[in-house]
Amino acid sequence: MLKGKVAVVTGAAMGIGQATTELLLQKGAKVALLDVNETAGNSAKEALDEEHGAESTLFLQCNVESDKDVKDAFRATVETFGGIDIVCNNAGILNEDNWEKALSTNLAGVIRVGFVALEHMNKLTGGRGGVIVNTASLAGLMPAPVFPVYSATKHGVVGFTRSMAAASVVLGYGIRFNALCPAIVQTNLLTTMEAQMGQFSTLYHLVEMTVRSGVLNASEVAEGALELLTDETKNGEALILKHDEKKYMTFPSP
Ligand SMILES: NC(=O)C1=CN([C@@H]2O[C@H](COP(=O)(O)OP(=O)(O)OC[C@H]3O[C@@H](n4cnc5c(N)ncnc54)[C@H](O)[C@@H]3O)[C@@H](O)[C@H]2O)C=CC1
Ligand SMILES: CCCCCC(=O)/C=C/C=C\C/C=C\C/C=C\CCCC(=O)O
Repeated sequence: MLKGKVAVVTGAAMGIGQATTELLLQKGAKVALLDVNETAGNSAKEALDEEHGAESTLFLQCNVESDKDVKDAFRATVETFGGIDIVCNNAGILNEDNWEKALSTNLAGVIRVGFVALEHMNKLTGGRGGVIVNTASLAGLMPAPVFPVYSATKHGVVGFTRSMAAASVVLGYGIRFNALCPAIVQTNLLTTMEAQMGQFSTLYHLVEMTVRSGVLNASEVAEGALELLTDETKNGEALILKHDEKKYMTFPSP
């Protein structure tokens, strides 16, 4: 399905990014894994190499907070694989104490990666076009009293995604932009959640209540990403994923 396509996945060393990388490889894409965690990134690549061959992947240490890291990683991906068709803009953190870092990673990081991707993929400037999926969250579509800063960053990701999708249509970039909005997923983020909730950790019982009713696993989220990547009718969409439901967000018109 994705034979001949080249993908970049940020936050690819663990969790949803790792599961998405695995699925893209199964579908025949070549994948550049970008992650700030070099040890975890190298292990993820090593594990994938056994099944998919070392030439199908590239691990690049990259902090999405750094312009230089992101530009260097995209350049290296193009040099190795010849172009870029798909970007999964997935790296994200929960950190209600250090809210500037949460903003810098989750929102500025997504914008930074999006703009560098645009330089390489924009059909108007010699790129091949393609599709970008930004990982937001269900907390980007509804209030989340348990982590207000995280929720604000993810609302920003949804707004940026929808606006870039509209810009792409008007300006003719040849790139689709969609947002993935999962509810709680069983990953490292979840296991460290209480500690990262800062002053809102007194509300952790609300998270526990939500978790008891069911959580997604990372592979289910990867399948959602694949739908947004491959369905060419989808642009400017927010796909909501819950453990027992999948639906597209209906936004009010102004
Ligand atoms: N786990 C959950 O319940 C949900 C997570 N999400 C979002 O999904 C995305 C992935 O989260 P998970 O897989 O759960 O987390 P995770 O903690 O398992 O994996 C995140 C990966 O991103 C990397 N990363 C963190 N900061 C980075 C940076 N500055 N530059 C590059 N890489 C960086 C980490 O090293 C790690 O490999 C995030 O954007 C998160 O907000 C959305 C909805 C639910
Ligand atoms: C570690 C970060 C995990 C992020 C989880 C996420 O992105 C998904 C959020 C899903 C749902 C929305 C947020 C909160 C759910 C928890 C408690 C709900 C509180 C009660 C309420 O007001 O609805």
